[in-house]
Amino acid sequence: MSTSNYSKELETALLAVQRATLLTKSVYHSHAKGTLSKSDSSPVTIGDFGAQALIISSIKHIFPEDEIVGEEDADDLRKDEKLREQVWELVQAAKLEDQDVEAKIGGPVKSVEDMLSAIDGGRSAGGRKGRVWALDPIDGTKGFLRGGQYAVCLGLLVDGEPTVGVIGCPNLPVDDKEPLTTTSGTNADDSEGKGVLFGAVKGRGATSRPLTKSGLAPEQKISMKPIHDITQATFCESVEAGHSSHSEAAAIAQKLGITKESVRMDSQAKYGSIARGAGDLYLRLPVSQTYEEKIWDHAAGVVIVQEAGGVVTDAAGKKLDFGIGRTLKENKGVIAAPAAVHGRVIEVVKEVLGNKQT
Ligand SMILES: Nc1ncnc2c1ncn2[C@@H]1O[C@H](COP(=O)(O)OS(=O)(=O)O)[C@@H](OP(=O)(O)O)[C@H]1O
Ligand SMILES: [Mg+2]
Ligand SMILES: [Mg+2]
Ligand SMILES: [Mg+2]
Repeated sequence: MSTSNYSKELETALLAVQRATLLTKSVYHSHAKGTLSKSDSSPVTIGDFGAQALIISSIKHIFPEDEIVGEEDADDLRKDEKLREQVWELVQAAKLEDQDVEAKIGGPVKSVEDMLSAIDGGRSAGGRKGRVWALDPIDGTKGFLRGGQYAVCLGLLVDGEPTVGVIGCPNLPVDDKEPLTTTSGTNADDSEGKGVLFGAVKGRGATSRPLTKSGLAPEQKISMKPIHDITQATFCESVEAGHSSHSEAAAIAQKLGITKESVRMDSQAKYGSIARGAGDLYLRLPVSQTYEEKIWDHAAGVVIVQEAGGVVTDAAGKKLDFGIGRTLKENKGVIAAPAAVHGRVIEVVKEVLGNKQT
């Protein structure tokens, strides 16, 4: 077991994610997002490919021995020259303003071939042993396309345990205390006062800071809001009813006595939002018996919520197992809540899901 405090890993991840958000923001504001449909019919854009290239290239530069599980691969870009050129332009343009800071994460990607091999560097099968990064270059691609919330997410698993987590949310407010409202997921332009970078290391707490175009802004500690009365809680869920059951979440909320309408938002912005106390609970209720949650959709968020005083389990109350491979195949659903109320929420989830969970 390493005695590292993971400060180098955290700094690298924060800067690499910050740089990638410069790229995703430029795509967010352009009309041509170069959208393709993947084999599971979910969308991917030039922003997803570009952000994956930048982040993996940084990790490979600083930690060449580490494994990386990234959502995307370069197959489509190798086949399509026009798309490849579009991504290459974006990757070249996305630079942190201060050259010394840029150099800390390996400087620019040097060639088209380096870009493609960086993207393909995310093909690791994952597993229980050693250091594995889990990367979602754009989480909430559908939100990204519709002008909602999205996030650039990077987690480090050490022997299967989520240990470092970083999430960049260009469209969330900088102010940790700005409470979520039902429009937080849709009212999402990245204007002045928006853009936050969350970070956490296991055992060392969680922080937020404004996203910048260069070096890291000063951080502040974040923590979940203590819940004195669960009926007053705000819960978040997916926008897509195909990703999380809205009707079961509503039934759970009702049984808990929650009266506020849910906040629907795409991506791990949900984890960041509850970790900073802008919301309270994240409910993700499985809609399909066969879908396996991906490790890159949760690794970073789990560290950030746990370090902010929360507990994250699946819908049956079981710990999420990140050590099996690219998916959480032993888990169904995700429930994140402050430690003091997580047990109560799981009781109610079990009542509502009943024998569906066995
Ligand atoms: N069937 C099904 N069930 C559960 N989850 C699924 C499913 N299909 C896809 N996905 C993953 O959901 C990721 C985004 O989900 P979110 O809940 O964060 O956002 S939202 O559903 O778009 O509102 C999304 O991440 P990205 O692909 O990075 O956007 C997917 O990995
Ligand atoms: Mg995702
Ligand atoms: Mg993604
Ligand atoms: Mg995707």
